[in-house]
Amino acid sequence: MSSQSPLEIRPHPSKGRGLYATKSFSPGTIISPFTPLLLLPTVSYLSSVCSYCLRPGNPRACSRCHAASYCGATCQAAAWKAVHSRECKALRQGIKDEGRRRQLPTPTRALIQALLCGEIGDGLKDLEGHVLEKKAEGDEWRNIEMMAMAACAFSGKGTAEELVRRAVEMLCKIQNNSFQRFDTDLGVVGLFLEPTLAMANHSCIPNAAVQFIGRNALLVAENPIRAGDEIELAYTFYTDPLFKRREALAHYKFVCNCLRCRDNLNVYQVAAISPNVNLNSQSLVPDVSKFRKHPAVTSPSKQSIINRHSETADRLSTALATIEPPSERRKLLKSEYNKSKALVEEELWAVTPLPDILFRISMSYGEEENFAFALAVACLIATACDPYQYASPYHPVRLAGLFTVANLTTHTAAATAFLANSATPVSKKATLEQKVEETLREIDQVSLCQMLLIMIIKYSPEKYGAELSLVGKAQMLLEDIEKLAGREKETSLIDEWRQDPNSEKSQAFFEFAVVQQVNTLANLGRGILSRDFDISAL
Ligand SMILES: C[S@@+](CC[C@H](N)C(=O)[O-])C[C@H]1O[C@@H](n2cnc3c(N)ncnc32)[C@H](O)[C@@H]1O
Repeated sequence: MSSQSPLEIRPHPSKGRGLYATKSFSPGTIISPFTPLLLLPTVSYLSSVCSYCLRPGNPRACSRCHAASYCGATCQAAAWKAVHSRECKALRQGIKDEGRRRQLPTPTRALIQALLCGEIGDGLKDLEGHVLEKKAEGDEWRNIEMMAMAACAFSGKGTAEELVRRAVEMLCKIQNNSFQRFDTDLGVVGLFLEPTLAMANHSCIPNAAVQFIGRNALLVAENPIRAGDEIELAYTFYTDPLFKRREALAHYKFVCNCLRCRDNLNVYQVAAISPNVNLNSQSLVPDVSKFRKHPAVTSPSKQSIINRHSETADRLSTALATIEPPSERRKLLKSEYNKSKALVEEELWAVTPLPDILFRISMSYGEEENFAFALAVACLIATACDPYQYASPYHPVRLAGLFTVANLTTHTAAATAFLANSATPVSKKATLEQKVEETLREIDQVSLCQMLLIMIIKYSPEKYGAELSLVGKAQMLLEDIEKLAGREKETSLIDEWRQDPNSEKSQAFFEFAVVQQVNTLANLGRGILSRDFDISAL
């Protein structure tokens, strides 16, 4: 790397090499962008994301191999030049059966590229693959050998012993150094590998994170980073309990020895010690003492509930997203919600898998076009799950949560305006539906939406902001709102808050227009869950 580089690779006393900052970075800033050495869609997204830029859409398949699809001529031409001219030929020659060709596992396809493109093979040379450790493991090793043999055959280079040995080595390196290429709407859509970024070691309390924009990755500071600090990323799902993280890290052949693992800290305890907590003064949890003094930080009984639950909880099956019809999905969600009842009763909303269950409940209300209930549950997630799972207000999951709330208010605001004339006062015996309706009537939903969108843009990485799909969507909605007539008073208050968010007046306005309203809706969300999902209450 050049002397101007913000990063340098140095030996680490116990982790091989590590990636170190050469200057300081504040949270939310981009440390460096990275262009991939390897970037491929996973098998299930082969026909729904572009094989070159990995953006979702309706890409057209390569007419020769049908095993790669592109969003347009530019990506197709770039991919052809970079790798596909060689890969395409190999795939066509390697196997005649079109169906099987599409099913090649992603690592095998990545290996084919590495075998055929000298520059990719060279880029992998210095990476750690833990070949010997993997060789000692029966099943995993047999799998690796089979994939390596297949890749050698597909590449048309034959299966001579020496070539297969090299292929096995490359495959181990690909597995040990790739990132899951994440898309905010779709989840994990591909594999990304870049040799410098691959030098970053793991911590369960990372100080940086990777975000993807099209082909590229951005390394973004999560915590304040000083010159000389090691850059650490989470290789696992950050919110997973200890046993799940250990299971995932075993593939990388090390046992994590970070503070979170050593003391088995729960998410609330991690959030409480995060150097990011103070950044929350302009978030949905502006009272930062709520992080430091959350009962789960000090209460042994709450900690033991979390521990007991974490030992048995499994991540919610992804099948849930595809289960039809909606009534079946609702049944399954109900059962999952009740499995986490101990957490609900103690208000431990941020403990896995509760946030995921709530997210799917909110989505299912949205699919039923019950936007008011979807919004109330989304507000609960944005106030009681996301901030404690991710203490940084810059975290992409938090920003996505704000966007969900903002987006749902565009539906509920329209419905509220439509119903405004027919509104009748709500009696003490009002149903939850009536209470939510009444609450929404009292909220300036347009200003709430506008302020949430401004927060999303403010907390997103600046230079590449517009390229991030979330920011692009937020900007479009914001432009629509700014065109609305008759909002001079609100606009002037919001502008004042935007320019000087720390003034007393702005803080009071933010507290009233955003924090209080979102919390009121979140409380209704609690009631909705209890009425519609708690089996004992039915
Ligand atoms: C993606 S590489 C990171 C760069 C690596 N340290 C190197 O020198 O090539 C992943 C490997 O780094 C090591 N590693 C990463 N994080 C670690 C940690 N927290 N503790 C011990 N080893 C770690 C493990 O050997 C792991 O397989």
